[in-house]
Amino acid sequence: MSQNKQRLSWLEMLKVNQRAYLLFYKRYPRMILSRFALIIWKALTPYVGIYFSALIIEELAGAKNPGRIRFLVLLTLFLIAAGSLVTALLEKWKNVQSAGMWLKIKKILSEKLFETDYVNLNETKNMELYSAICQNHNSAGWGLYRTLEDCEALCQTVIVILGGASLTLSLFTSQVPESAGKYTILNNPLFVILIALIMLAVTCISPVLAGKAGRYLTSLADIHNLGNRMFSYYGHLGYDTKKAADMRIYRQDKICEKYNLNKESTFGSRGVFARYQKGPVGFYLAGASAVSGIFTGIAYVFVCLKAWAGAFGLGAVTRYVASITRVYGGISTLITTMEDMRSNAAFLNMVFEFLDIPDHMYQGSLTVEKRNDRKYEVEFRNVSFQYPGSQEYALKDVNIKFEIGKKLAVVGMNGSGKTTFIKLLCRLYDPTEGEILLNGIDIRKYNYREYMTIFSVVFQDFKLFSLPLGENVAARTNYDRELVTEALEKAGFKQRLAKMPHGLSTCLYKEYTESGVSISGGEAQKIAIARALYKNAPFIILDEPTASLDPVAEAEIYEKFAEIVGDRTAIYISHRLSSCKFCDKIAVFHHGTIVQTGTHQSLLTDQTGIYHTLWQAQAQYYT
Ligand SMILES: Nc1ncnc2c1ncn2[C@@H]1O[C@H](COP(=O)(O)OP(=O)(O)OP(=O)(O)O)[C@@H](O)[C@H]1O
Repeated sequence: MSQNKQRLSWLEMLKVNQRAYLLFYKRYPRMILSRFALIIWKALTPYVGIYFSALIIEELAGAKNPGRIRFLVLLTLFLIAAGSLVTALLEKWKNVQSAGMWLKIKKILSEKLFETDYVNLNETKNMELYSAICQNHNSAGWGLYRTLEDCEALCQTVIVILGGASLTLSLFTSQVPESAGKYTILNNPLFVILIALIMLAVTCISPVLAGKAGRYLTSLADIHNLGNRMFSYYGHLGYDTKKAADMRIYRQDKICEKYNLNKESTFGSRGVFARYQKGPVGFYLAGASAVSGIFTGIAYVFVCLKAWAGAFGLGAVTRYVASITRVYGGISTLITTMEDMRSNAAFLNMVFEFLDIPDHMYQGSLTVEKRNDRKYEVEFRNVSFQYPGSQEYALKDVNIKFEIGKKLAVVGMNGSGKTTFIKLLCRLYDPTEGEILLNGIDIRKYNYREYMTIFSVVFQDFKLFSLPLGENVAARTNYDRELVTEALEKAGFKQRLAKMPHGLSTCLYKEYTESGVSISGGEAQKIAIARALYKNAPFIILDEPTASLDPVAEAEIYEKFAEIVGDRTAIYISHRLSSCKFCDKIAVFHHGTIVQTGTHQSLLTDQTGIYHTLWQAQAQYYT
């Protein structure tokens, strides 16, 4: 994650910020409009007060016409009140449009996570990148959010500078009368330029110092992220009920305390942040604010001297001091913002590196034929596969054709390639060599989303969510309650369903609701099977579907297997060979290759075969 420290050129900085801004605009145009309307309005309105209060003071110090003073005061009050009202309305619009900002940003990232090729999620560097992006955002809004703030600050600042400069210009051009004696030096163009340059120099020093302090903090982003991650891990252990028992037995809380509450740790009182604040960061920030005081001093002296010498009246003093201070603030902010945008550009680059991770699964465009007869023929032709980054073949030269509507059992020792075979069939990965054909066409040529619709899979490590039972089964919020109930009953969940306090609306697990129910591993497996049945896809794949079931539930599933599967083509992975007897064909995997195929009886006749060895190993405990 050293990318946090990369510093981009100004041009690269502009490009990447522009891309980020357009990304927001494309997705949330109204939010961008509302935010811009507000900042433009806020940048302009203070000048109303500055301008009219100067007129009032001018009148008080000059003609003192009560009618005119009354008129000016009322007009100023009215304009300020109307301006505040418009500001409030614009604020409201902006707040409504910007609600859930983190969710909006998270959505951009999550969509990539959900859509990206499955293989990309296996790459540690991609996951580290995602984690760093989230950490950067959480620590100081670095990344997409910062772009919004910076671009808006830039726009606001430009308006402030232009507005302030137009009111300030006459400060430098107004002439002191000849009668002012030595003060006429204030009319000398060289003197005026010198003062303007000193002011400009002082203006620039403050943000440069602040920028230096900022750069120190940016350089700590990686340490900050690691500190945050450690804090999130160790700091929340007490809250993690799954670890609570072990923590108590071994008093692991003491070690965690050491990592989390250590004074030397990242955020501790002797940690790196504290040291920087005491040292260079504190020094630069103090310097920046001191310089700002110097500027105000110079501005006051110059403006007052000119007024004293008779270049303008009292009213103009307040106007000039206010406007020149605004110009000063504007230029300071401009420099700080540009610096900030440059620092943020490295974080934005990480966001785009993540969003630009190439996806290959979506290149196919052929429609998967919708067949009512469910006659989908699948063939593995010379398929070999290596996991990304692995030198070993998880599958080697696999050839097999599925018979439509039949039940295929896949068996083999641990690590022989059974699950990998399923993952390739479902296009979670593409073969390294060879091809998989659906109705004679390479599956890579099909539209990916459509292809995925023809499979229902219960993976070994399936996951259910802390959502209502019905939504878990249907995998959507709008579902057919009758069909969900039917699927649950087929999966052997009927009796448990009857005990669910709110039926299908009962929430699984207790994370988010008191009324949620805890379920056992076996019950979870039945729900996962029901989810596969509800999808009603032409292929049903069950990877160790009864591993967590009690013997009665397991027997029930086997008895009803034909009914459960119906006319679908079924693939069934199991280590319990006795349960494969009812399959039409068994494929035996060994070291990533199919070494035997046949029925249970035919395979047993080959006494030198792997199947026989596996069968014997298991059978001895049951005889
Ligand atoms: N994501 C992965 N990255 C790298 N190698 C992997 C990955 N997943 C599995 N493998 C390796 O691929 C080989 C086949 O694994 P696979 O999960 O297909 O075996 P399996 O037959 O399903 O095993 P089991 O019976 O234990 O479930 C194993 O050597 C495994 O270590």
